[in-house]
Amino acid sequence: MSSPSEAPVRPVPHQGSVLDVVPVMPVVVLERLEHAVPVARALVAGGLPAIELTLRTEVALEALRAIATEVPEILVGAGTILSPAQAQEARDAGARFLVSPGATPALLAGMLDTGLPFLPGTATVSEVLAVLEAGVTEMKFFPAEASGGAPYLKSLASPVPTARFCPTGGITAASAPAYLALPNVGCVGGSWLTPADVLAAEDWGRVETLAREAAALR
Ligand SMILES: O=C(O)C(=O)C[C@H](O)[C@H](O)COP(=O)(O)O
Repeated sequence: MSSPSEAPVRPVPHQGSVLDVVPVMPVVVLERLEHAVPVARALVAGGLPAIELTLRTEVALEALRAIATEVPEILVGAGTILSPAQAQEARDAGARFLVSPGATPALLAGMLDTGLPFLPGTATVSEVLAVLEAGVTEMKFFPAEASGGAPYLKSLASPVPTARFCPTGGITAASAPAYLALPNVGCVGGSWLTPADVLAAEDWGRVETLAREAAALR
């Protein structure tokens, strides 16, 4: 028998595009479960009602569940989805969208199966075309800075106008505006709003300030 904490959380369907909710998608790595709800509340207070919680730590799924249950006003998604099984687990924990650093055929099928909006990861033109062929027009561009940054995405806008991106990886408050000015960028992803030292110090006021500055970027 499953314990109450293992019961699936019913995700609230998200209407519209995940790319158009916030200019900066906070990418968050949580080491401590008790930080989940205060971080989510600080982001909302700063004007960023969305969070991509990476499934990179032991507490990630439980943290996702806590945010989905206790902070319904934030659009909570799961990042670092590497397998179809993780996509299902994230959905059951209450994720309302999924993000993956890559896009294999199995992963695309697994994310489609959840019925949730998702952003598969791409870094080359052929990967972008393969994702478009699967019927998915919104994707992550990862690792953004290392893969050519804003100039690379700008070069894609004319030949591949149907693809829209959330560039992520190495982006800062200083480099974000160049991406946000592009017609094929909906939002950028970044971990700079929730640095590890700020989380360790439980400085939720700092998270709120960083969120407020990011929310003003567009
Ligand atoms: O975990 C994932 O799914 C990833 O693909 C990696 C993250 O998106 C980046 O680590 C965030 O980028 P930074 O802002 O440079 O920290």
